[in-house]
This record gives sequence, C-alpha cells and structure tokens, in this order.
Amino acid sequence: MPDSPLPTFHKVSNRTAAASPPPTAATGVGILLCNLGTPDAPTPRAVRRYLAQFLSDPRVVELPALLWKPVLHGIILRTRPRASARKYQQVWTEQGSPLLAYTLRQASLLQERLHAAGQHHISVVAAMRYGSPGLSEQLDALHQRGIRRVLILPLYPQYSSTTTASVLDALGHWCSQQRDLPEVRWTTGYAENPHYIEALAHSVRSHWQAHGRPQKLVMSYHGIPQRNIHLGDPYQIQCRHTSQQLAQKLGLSPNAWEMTFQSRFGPAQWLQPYTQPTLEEQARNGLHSVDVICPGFASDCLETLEEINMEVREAFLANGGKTFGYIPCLNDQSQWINALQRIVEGQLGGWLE
Ligand SMILES: C=CC1=C(C)c2cc3[nH]c(cc4nc(cc5[nH]c(cc1n2)c(C)c5CCC(=O)O)C(CCC(=O)O)=C4C)c(C)c3C=C
Ligand SMILES: [Fe+2]
Ligand SMILES: [Fe+2]
Repeated sequence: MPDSPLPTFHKVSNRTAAASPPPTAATGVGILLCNLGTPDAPTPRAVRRYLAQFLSDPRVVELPALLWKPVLHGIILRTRPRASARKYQQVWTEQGSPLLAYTLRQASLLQERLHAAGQHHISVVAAMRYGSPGLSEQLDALHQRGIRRVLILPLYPQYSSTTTASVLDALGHWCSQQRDLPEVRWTTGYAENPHYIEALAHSVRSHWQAHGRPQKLVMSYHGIPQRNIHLGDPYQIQCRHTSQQLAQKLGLSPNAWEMTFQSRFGPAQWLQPYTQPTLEEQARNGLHSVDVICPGFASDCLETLEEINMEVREAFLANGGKTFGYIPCLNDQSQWINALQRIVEGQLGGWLE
C-alpha cells in the first residue's frame, strides 16, 4: 500500500483563486500558474476528450500529421481512454483531479502570500494547457477585469519544448486573437532556483525524519523522446542540474542517488535509464530500500500517484525490494509557496507596489 494517503485539500472557493479586492485597471498584475492539464472526470469519455487535445499538439508528438492522425484517432483514442480512466479512478479525490486541485491551491496560497506582503494589486490564477480552466479562458478573465500586466509561469521546473514551449505557443495564439494586448512576461523554468532546490531538500529531509533513510534516493522525471534532445531540447541537462544540486544539498554520495525517467509513451527511444526497469533490476541485485521523488512535477498527479507510488512500488517489491518510500511532490507545502513567491518576485521588477 502507498505510505502516504490520497491527498485532501482545503476548500478553494472558486477557480480564480482567493477572493480579493479588485485591482485597479492601471496597476493590476495577473499571475497565471499553468500546468499540463487533466481530464474533467475519471471516465473514458472525459479522458478521451483530454487526450485528443493533448496528443494533437504538435509540440507533444512531433510526427507528420498525415502519419500521426490516423494512429491517434484509429488506435490510441479507441483504446487508451478506458485504460487511463481506470488509473485516474485510483487517484481521483473529492476535489477532482489531484493535478488541478493542487494547482488551484498553489494559486490561492501564492495570492495570500503576496497580499500578506502588501502586493494587493496582484491576482494569481491557475490555468491548464489542456482541459479546463484553459489558458485562453483565464487570460480572457484577467483581460475583462482590466488587468493589463500578466506574468505567465509554466509550472514545469525543467524547460522542454513539449511542455513549456507549448504553453508559450498557447499564449502566442491567444495574443494573435487580441486587438488590445496587455504587457506580458513569462518564465521558462526554475531548474536551479535555490528556493526550489531547498523546498525539495526540505521535503526529503522531512520524509527521512518520519520514515528513516533508505539505501538510495531515486529522482524520477517524466521522459521525453531521445530525438528531442538531439534536436536541441535542454530538458535532460536541466534535469541533471536539478538532481546534482539536490544531491549536493542533501550531502549524498554518488552511489546514494540516481536520476531516472518515467512515463514512456510509444515505441521510440525515450530518455534513459527508465525508472521501472532500473528499480526492478536493482531490486534483483540486492537493493532493498529506496525512496523515489519526482522533482519535475510541481504537483502530484496520475504519473506520480499511480505510476510511481502504485505500479513502480509493486514492481520493486515483486523483484525482491523490501521498502519503497514515495516522497510527495511539493504540492501545497509552505516551503514551495515561499519558493514560488521568490520566483515571481524575481520577475516582477517595476510591477511591484
Ligand atoms: C505523448 C508524449 C508525451 C510527452 C512528450 C510528454 C511529456 C511530458 N509530460 C509531462 C507531465 C505530465 N504528463 C502527464 C500525463 C501524460 N503524459 C502523456 C504523454 C506525454 N507526455 C500522456 C498520454 C499522459 C496522460 C496519461 C496517460 O494516458 O498515460 C501528467 C499527468 C496529468 C494528470 O492528469 O494527472 C503530467 C503532469 C512532462 C513534465 C513532460 C515533459 C517534460
Ligand atoms: Fe506527460
Ligand atoms: Fe504514465
């Protein structure tokens, strides 16, 4: 069984984060925290709708449309939604998808922090690249409230064209539909931000205090196709930098930690080593205790709660491993909200009160 319960959330009043006095049109700043997106319900129908949007993005699957569309619509969208919906059902919460619930909560908590710091003119909202609430919808909402300055913060710590660039494509598309454009800034990642690294280190130390220290800490990141790296995506090197800095912060010797990649999709070569086969092999070779952390995910989601904390756990134990610890994502931890505050303040020069 997983060693951490399914997440519970405090109630978030609405999808535009905590209620606050309306900022004045002249000085209002909007911060848009954007994550990948998730289905509206854990049903095959909702998952199909979500996957159709997600997997039609040419940033995500870089195959010629003439080749990809028949595979997507003829095979993948006929089979995967049912299988994925079953997995979503295992992680779904009273507040819905963990990814959306945590992202809403991050927006709400960040807004509270900024208001407590006297920045009452800032409104923080959450958006999803795929699904709802969509990026355009949230940009429209800020626009309608008269907010003329917007900071887009994709919540992916490590830049990848498959994720970060896709958010910026969506921003570009929204801009192309506007006549009266706001001032817009964006961030492209925070893989080496010291506050982010410290929040991760704090999370690992707390887990060790509660559960003891394992033989190895595995840092598992979402994979991408190896080909993207050859074409210039800096994702892999950024994952390495995050991992090295976290290991250094924790004082880990080289054989006490490892970086792996999960969530492979399709038959092509993705970044390696792959998380599950690596842990299976190491369990067979005598590794008996491991902790897994997923530093590339700002919020727990299907890929962490089901793939890592259920599938990979089971595979490790079935191959002879004895203790499997899952260290939750940063989610709504106060060290992480603190890091987010520092990240956005670093971007808001001239926009702060
Ligand atoms: C098809 C190729 C995929 C690429 C490239 C990819 C990159 C990528 N994804 C994330 C973060 C998340 N992915 C999530 C789910 C998910 N990812 C893919 C495929 C690719 N991801 C699929 C098909 C799915 C859906 C689930 C499934 O059917 O298996 C999620 C979780 C969403 C949720 O609702 O909980 C996240 C988060 C990153 C960071 C990344 C590249 C670096
Ligand atoms: Fe993914
Ligand atoms: Fe997965």
